[in-house]
Amino acid sequence: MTSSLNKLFERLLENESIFKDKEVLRHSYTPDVLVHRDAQTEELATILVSALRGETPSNILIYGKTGTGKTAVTRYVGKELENMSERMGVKCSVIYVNCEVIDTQYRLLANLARHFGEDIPMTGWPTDQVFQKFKEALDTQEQVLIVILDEIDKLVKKGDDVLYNLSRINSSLKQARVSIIGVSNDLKFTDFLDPRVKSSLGEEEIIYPPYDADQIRDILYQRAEMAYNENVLDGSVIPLCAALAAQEHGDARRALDLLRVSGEIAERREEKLVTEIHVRVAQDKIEVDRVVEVVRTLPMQSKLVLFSIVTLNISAQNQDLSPQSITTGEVYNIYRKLCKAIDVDVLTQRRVTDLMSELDMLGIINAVVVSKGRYGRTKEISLSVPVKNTYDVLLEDYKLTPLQNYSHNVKIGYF
Ligand SMILES: Nc1ncnc2c1ncn2[C@@H]1O[C@H](COP(=O)(O)OP(=O)(O)OP(=O)(O)O)[C@@H](O)[C@H]1O
Repeated sequence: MTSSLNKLFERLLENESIFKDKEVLRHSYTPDVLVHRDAQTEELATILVSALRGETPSNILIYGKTGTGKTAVTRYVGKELENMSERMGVKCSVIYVNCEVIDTQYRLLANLARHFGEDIPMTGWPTDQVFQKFKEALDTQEQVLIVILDEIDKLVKKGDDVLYNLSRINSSLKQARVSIIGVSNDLKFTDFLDPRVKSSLGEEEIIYPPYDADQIRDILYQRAEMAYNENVLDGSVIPLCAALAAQEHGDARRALDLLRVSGEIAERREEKLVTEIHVRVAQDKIEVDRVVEVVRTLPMQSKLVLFSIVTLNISAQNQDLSPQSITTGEVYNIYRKLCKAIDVDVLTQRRVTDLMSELDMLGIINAVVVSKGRYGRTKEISLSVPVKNTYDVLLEDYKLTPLQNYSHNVKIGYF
């Protein structure tokens, strides 16, 4: 067994990789040159330059859809600012915090305090004490601290106390100064903030527009040159990756994923040229992976609503009917039966309609309001994701497994 595996490894290693350096296509890599983001880079640098003069830069909120370069630009400018401050002998540090990971007031403050050498336990202290420790450690000398709070909306979900405290910290510091840069792809998150925090955080706002297909193409050419060996990409690959990502909303991350996965698929098939075909397969694979991820993490009741819709689609297919004509009433009828079958509380029709709206927002289903003349209006529901994959992922949940054969017994129009 071991020797045959060794032989397999040897054979695979003999094949020269089409990648020169695959790591540069990963999310964690930040390139030194960020094309088509000069305006945003300069705007940020213009605000932060105060730190090099020993003054406090304004707080900044940065908005834009996902994959528009917010994190890349902010980290890049932060790094250059630190380098410059070192050269000038000015004390300035930039701390990057991903609030998706560090998502509580305690963790954030502990993280900041540890940066200045404080030994804070993982849990247990009162938050005020952690805040005090951070302030003392910071205020030992004249310095400017810039805190980048990426995905700041995730932090706000757990209350805005920490932002309130941080945005007022300068009034209780003697020597040090703190500025906050909040980064978010949720334009509305400030609606939930205390008005004082909102106005303090949003002293400056920078909006990142989505990239168009030409801009994404330039980003991909820059990265492909570092990532792939010469002459392994067919001429149509980058324009197609760019066009597909631009259709979505100009997401550079998505485009880079497409470019990487296309190469991985070609390599796995032991082919030496990446072509349009690999891009199409990569597009499907990424979409399926996305759906799997979203569906897996849905709450139980949403899974049941989705299972009802999937079931109706499967039975419509079995009866050669168009699955387009599924109505909210039909979904609710099936949903009720499913709940009873596995002994789960039945929600009201209104609540189920809300859950369907959420699934619509996640891009899993598509609900269109149609008029039924004198019978009023209803919503017609269609699935926006592959039926089979969704069905399989839903059944992975052990609570839904007993429903395995349910879809075969359902007949449309029988309710
Ligand atoms: N102008 C650019 N030039 C080169 N690479 C870029 C550019 N803009 C974005 N990228 C790359 O695209 C990927 C996504 O960018 P980034 O993480 O900055 O997006 P974001 O706007 O912060 O997204 P999110 O809101 O989802 O965090 C990263 O790998 C980044 O390096």
